[in-house]
Amino acid sequence: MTKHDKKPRMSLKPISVVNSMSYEDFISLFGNVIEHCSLCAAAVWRDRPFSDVNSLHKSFCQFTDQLPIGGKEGILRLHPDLAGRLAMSGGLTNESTKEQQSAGLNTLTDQEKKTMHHLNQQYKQKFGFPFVICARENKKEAILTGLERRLNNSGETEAVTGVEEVKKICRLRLLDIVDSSSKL
Ligand SMILES: NC(=O)N[C@H]1NC(=O)NC1=O
Repeated sequence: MTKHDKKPRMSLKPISVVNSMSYEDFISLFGNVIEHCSLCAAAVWRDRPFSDVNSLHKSFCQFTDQLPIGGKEGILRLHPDLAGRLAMSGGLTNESTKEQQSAGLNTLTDQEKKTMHHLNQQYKQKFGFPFVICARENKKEAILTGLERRLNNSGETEAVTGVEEVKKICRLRLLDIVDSSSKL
């Protein structure tokens, strides 16, 4: 392996730099902190200046929380299945790839793959959106039991629960971009 094979880690941005960004740059940097939903970053830009990464995260949360139930479901529909077809074919975003690997979803046994696929299908059939959970905060066993348990909930509970997980994913993605020690 040459030194060029390793992607250099992006340096963490101080909040002052984030606050001075044009909306184009802001969207390009934060456009995927909520998976495939650059609209969220485009909306949150108007809340500048942010006092720190927590206040930036709060703006993303406020945006998602005020969405009607159909909007919340829409956000969930932008998420890939866990250990689904996209993961198998290498078609996930870089962020999702890392997250799914951290939960051990790339090392499922054949039986676990079958169970995951079956439960994901049942979940989507019942609710009309995919099961979403913050993979970096869970291991594969907890994900499988969570999926089975959450299948018993109502659609409205799941839309809200799913968005709470999206907010956790968003926080960890923001912490990969913004220096959490920097304050305004
Ligand atoms: N379906 C689902 O939960 N997907 C996600 N979870 C996560 O942590 N990253 C994802 O892409």
